[in-house]
Amino acid sequence: QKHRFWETQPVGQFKDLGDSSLPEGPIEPPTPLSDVKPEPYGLPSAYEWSTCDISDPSVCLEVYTLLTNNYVEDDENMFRFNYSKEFLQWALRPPGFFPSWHIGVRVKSTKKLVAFITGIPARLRVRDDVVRMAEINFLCVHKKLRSKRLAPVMIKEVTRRVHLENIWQAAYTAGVVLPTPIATCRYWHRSLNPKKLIDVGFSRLGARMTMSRTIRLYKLPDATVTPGFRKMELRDVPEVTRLLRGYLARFAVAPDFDEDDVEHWLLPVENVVDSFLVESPVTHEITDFCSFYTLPSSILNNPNYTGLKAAYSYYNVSTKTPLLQLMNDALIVAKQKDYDVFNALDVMENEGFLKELKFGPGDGQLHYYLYNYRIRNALHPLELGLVLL
Ligand SMILES: COc1cccc(CC(=N)NC(=O)c2cccnc2OC2CCNCC2)c1
Repeated sequence: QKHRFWETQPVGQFKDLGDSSLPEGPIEPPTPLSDVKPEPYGLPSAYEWSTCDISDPSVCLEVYTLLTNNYVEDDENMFRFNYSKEFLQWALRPPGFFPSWHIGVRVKSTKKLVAFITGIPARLRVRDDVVRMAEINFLCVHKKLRSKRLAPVMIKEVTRRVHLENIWQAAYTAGVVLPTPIATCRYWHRSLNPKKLIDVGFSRLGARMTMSRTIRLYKLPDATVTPGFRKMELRDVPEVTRLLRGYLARFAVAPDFDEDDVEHWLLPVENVVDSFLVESPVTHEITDFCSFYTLPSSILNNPNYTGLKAAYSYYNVSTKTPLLQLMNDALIVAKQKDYDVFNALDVMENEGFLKELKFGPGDGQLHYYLYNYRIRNALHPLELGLVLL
């Protein structure tokens, strides 16, 4: 009863845990395209499907507004993700994207957008297997339409549209436990503006700590310290691709980025994604890379503040500069750009800098999932080389 939808889907089932006879890899074979349901799934009669063209400013505004008012909140319902319109355009239109995978649900009579779900194509490596997948994100049902069981039919519809493009696997994350996580990550926060974070209830003043002592504790230098540390530019794409591919090869699950992917996902876009690299002043070789994306949160019910400016650690590679120093420079840049907090998951080698750089543990977990692909044993977060938006 608890997972009555997910128990019907080709995903790792809890009852299969520990059954080492089940092979790793696809759970179901592809279906002949002629056997994929050609028409959309049925919706309750008051609603209709509506493919959303994110490049249309008025549609993008509708999606932005739906998410701003109805998307994911923290466990204490004090904050809600507030993805910007520019971020949504970036996140949903990578190389090879399918417009039909940006799926809305509208009220037939009013045309009001009341639900949304998206997919984007990605090439993910799972151990030694490079698999074409859909990355599913932004599943959102208007608060007033919850428990109408809209989410299962939206998941089936995006799956149908993904199948029509001959793609049979997917990746997604959730803050809730579903059948069955391939990895469970913890998130950590590094205060950059501790006074505001305490004022809005994101952080609490430590025991035996004064506000001025807390501000001093989190103080950062005004300038980065690594020689050759600079913003990434278009001309760096080939070298950054080589550096990143070499680094991500060490993880069990990671994106199989090519230069077009790196150009889209890692070239700086103001207020969306920031990326920096270390160019050796002597050899001009690119030895290190760090990046973060911008995902503000609305602050619900606070008299003095409406928004939290948050940076989320994205992909980082250190081959010459110690990871601690590289990430501290990322914190310094985020502080320079007036971010309130820098967030990171305990994936890849992040555990090596979290405590040292004064990150505190968050109160929740982020679970990673694969659709129609079995991994025999859940991965430790440090085996995960994948960061979803
Ligand atoms: C501070 O405002 C929040 C507003 C909504 C939810 C949360 C807690 C939370 N659920 N955080 C995360 O999922 C998270 C924490 C650290 C790094 N990435 C994260 O999620 C990313 C990746 C998955 N899609 C959402 C953004 C915090």
